[in-house]
Amino acid sequence: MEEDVLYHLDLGTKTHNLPAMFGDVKFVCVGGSPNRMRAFAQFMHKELGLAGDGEDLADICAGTDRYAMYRAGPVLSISHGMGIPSISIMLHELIKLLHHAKCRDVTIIRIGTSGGLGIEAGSVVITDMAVDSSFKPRFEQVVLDDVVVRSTELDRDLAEELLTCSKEIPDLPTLIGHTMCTYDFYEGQGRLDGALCSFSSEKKLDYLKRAYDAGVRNIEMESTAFAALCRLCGLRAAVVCVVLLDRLEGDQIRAPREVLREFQHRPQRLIAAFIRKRLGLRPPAGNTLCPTE
Ligand SMILES: O=P(O)(O)O[C@H]1O[C@H](CO)[C@@H](O)[C@H]1O
Ligand SMILES: O=c1cc[nH]c(=O)[nH]1
Repeated sequence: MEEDVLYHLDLGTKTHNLPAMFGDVKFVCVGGSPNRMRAFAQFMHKELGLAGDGEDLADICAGTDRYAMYRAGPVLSISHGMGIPSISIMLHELIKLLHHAKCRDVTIIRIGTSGGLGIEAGSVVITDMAVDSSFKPRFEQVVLDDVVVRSTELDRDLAEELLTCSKEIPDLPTLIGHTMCTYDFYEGQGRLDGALCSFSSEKKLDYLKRAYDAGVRNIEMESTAFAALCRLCGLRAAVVCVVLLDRLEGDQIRAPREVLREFQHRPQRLIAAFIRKRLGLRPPAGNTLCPTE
């Protein structure tokens, strides 16, 4: 293409010098909420010891309110909204952006929230395999009038590296497991607290227990599309999500907001430690506090 307009990011090859803006990016972190991804960029700014307090980081996609994007040194932090269609659009444009910017050796990590299966709220799950609602490691993408099936395997070495990193961080219960990705938060995740209750409590528990037996430890809404797209485009990718509740015990997320905020910060602490380690940096003195959003 003579020109590539990255419409939803409000960036383009003719309007922006993408190699100058992004050519040295080495880590891309993505997550659903714009506020979380701004807070993560501010946190990374401090963790990397960059100049200034990082409080006034500019949204690189400010011209659009579809997604928000922030930079802290070699780390790009981008929101993707909720669900597969939203993350797919962002990833297509992000991957083209990395290509146009001539980025090399990029690691991409989704830092999210999820519902747990048989594990305590606050646990962090590093995904070894993203599976669909039938517990299969596949993502079905409709292309023209075909259903194309794509693999959702993630980088095992990267998952192990992250697990090793987690062991050096206090109060960060972390495990590796399968992550189930659904098209909905309510019926799609076997919840009975949505507007529709189309199955019994027994059927719900039977389904969730079968998921557990298949190796699923948490449930969210983007991992299969994320894994499939990153794999096909040759990006080393990981999914790291905190668990907000144990779905074998209930459907409603009842933890107080401050507790949820601290939970949300856990994947960020792990990824900050991982990035610092990769860059050969020491942790900054006394700075593992949860930033306010
Ligand atoms: O916490 P984030 O990354 O937004 O993701 C999870 O939270 C949303 C549902 O509350 C879904 O998008 C799910 O995947
Ligand atoms: O139960 C949950 C919690 C967060 N995100 C999800 O998709 N499901």
